[in-house]
Amino acid sequence: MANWRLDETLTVEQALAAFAIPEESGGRVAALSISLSEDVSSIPNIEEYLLSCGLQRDGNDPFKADYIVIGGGTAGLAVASRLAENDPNILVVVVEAGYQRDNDPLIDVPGLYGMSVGNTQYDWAYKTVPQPNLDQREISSAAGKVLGGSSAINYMVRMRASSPEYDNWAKFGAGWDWKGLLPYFKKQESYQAPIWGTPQIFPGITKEQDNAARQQEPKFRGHAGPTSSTHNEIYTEVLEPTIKALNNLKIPTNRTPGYGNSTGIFNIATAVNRDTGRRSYAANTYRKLPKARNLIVLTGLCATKLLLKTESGSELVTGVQLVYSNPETSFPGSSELLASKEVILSAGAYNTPRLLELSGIGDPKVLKPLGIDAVIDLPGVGSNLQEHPFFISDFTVKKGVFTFDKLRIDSEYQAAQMAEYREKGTGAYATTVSAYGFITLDKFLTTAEIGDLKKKLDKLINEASSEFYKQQLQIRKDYLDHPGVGDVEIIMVPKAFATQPPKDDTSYMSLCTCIPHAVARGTVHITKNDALLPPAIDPQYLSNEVDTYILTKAAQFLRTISENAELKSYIDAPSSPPADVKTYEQWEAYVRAHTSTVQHPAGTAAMASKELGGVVDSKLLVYGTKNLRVVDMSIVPIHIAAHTLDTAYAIGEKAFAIIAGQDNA
Ligand SMILES: Cc1cc2nc3c(=O)[nH]c(=O)nc-3n(C[C@H](O)[C@H](O)[C@H](O)COP(=O)(O)OP(=O)(O)OC[C@H]3O[C@@H](n4cnc5c(N)ncnc54)[C@H](O)[C@@H]3O)c2cc1C
Repeated sequence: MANWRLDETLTVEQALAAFAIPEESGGRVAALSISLSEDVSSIPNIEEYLLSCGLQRDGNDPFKADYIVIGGGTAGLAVASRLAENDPNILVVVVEAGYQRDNDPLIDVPGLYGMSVGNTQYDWAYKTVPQPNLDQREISSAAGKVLGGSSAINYMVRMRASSPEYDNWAKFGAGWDWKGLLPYFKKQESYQAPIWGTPQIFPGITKEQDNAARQQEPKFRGHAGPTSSTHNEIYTEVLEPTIKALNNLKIPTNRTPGYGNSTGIFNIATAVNRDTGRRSYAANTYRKLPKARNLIVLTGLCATKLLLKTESGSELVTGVQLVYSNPETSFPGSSELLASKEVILSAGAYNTPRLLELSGIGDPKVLKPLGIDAVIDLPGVGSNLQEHPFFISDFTVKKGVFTFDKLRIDSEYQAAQMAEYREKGTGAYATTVSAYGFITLDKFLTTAEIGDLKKKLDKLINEASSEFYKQQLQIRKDYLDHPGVGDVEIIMVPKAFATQPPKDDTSYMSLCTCIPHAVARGTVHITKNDALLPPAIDPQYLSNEVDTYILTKAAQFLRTISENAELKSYIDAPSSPPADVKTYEQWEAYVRAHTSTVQHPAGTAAMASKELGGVVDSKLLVYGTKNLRVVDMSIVPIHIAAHTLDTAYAIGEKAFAIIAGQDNA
């Protein structure tokens, strides 16, 4: 699959040179600023490194903090910064395996999105185990390994799911419904609405609808949060006809996807600060919040084990074991960091279960064969993995139609866009993808087909291997009758995306689809008692008839969209899949050969009762522990029809409120 990149003409070296960003001057008072250079050659060992980062200790005593947050990613920096901001008298220490990369074009320049993905200086760059139902392919599974986590490498679109989807979370954890999360969606963002009279307002929206949206805005959107939520400023020539084609196909434009109903097609918000033109992510927003010097961020350090002590029948997590995470310049040995209050595990949906298992928290059937004693018997750890399978189709467009392939085809345009970005922070390089939508199955399946899917779901419900899965399947089935919950995602990417290599002098557009409520449940488990080995990730993509049928028919529907009268005159021909892929069987084979992921893993340390197989309770405390919380996408009990950045921030914000006793839900 192609990278998610606006411009694929640049090598990493060229991009770094073309967009070298000067140091920001001024700005907000920084938290205790650590020198986070990767050059540690003059530092002899890990303990000296910790001292150089600002940690203190008495003599040879262990280093201590009040709160340790493992993972300086999306949710981790949100919860850590809020804790430090709230109480200047406590010390919060974040341990992040990646490095801080301020002013790095591969992160900061929106138009270079995707360029850091797969690069191990930014990304854990995992792969799944071979997927039997995807022609035995190993699917690239990205996860940010850099300060800011996945918010530093993602594609910068921001959204929330529909309210019933969060309301269903509350069936597994009290207070985690739409009402209980909305304050935290608002608290994280500084939102700027699309401007009437510009292409930011997509076709299909009336002035009255726009006015109504503005009046309702204070109820649903935040305007004083740390992270920017804005809209693109330039749009290509295929945008308008695509939206009109979707409207023709009874998919309305939605002006207010953040207000509790995210169905329809919409101009998605972006995590771009329009004043600077740069990516707005956890490391250049949340990390800078605390005014007191009580937040220490350690980078390049990998947490390898939680330190546990049994105390009156449950486990007290006393701290964490750390190693320097760069194998090439590795310091010898490890060090311990102790926590007087809590350890917060925020290492993401792949690495959180990994660290729990390495620490003896998990399923004895997984741990025992690896020689690890299950200190806490929690079979839910690393199970319930849910992902968003993703399929892309490409079309060549007629000569002269403007898409972002112009950056590849027209070197003068490319140079002008680079110059504009360097000078003003605007233009194509300040742009990400705009047109996203979630649709119900009745837009492309008959009532009989949906009825058949319901029967298949009933069968799965009857055969479900656990009560937790059975309840999730029932929710999934109920979504089929809910007009306000999307079953399938549609994305329009205005450039070549699946066709590799794209033809010279040819412009493309891509239509993509994803199934957000896949029935498949996978696993992520360690395979050895070795903290530096990647886990085995097995999402079980398309392992059942329901997911396969929906994704295949959704993929076929992409071609129907391209053939709609509104769009047809812009399109030259299907490119991937080619026009001779026609029958259901051909489509299914093509889908199996090309499906990948949108990179939204969730659910691997799920919030649910212990009896159901949950790992954390509604306060995010790990069962069997007094003071270990999980705060990241792992806690999601059942997946949502949304890109997950805003939800991860909301999890971080709500976790802080819970810990500080400020959560009123
Ligand atoms: C390539 C990509 C594109 C995406 N695009 C979008 C998008 O456009 N819009 C959207 O809404 N969502 C998108 N997502 C999803 C979204 O970004 C994530 O769901 C979300 O950021 C996850 O947040 P998190 O806090 O759970 O984990 P993360 O942000 O990944 O944070 C986990 C952190 O823990 C660190 N860590 C892990 N293990 C250890 C350890 N042992 N010791 C120390 N540190 C450790 C990691 O290095 C990382 O920094 C994308 C994700 C990816 C990977």
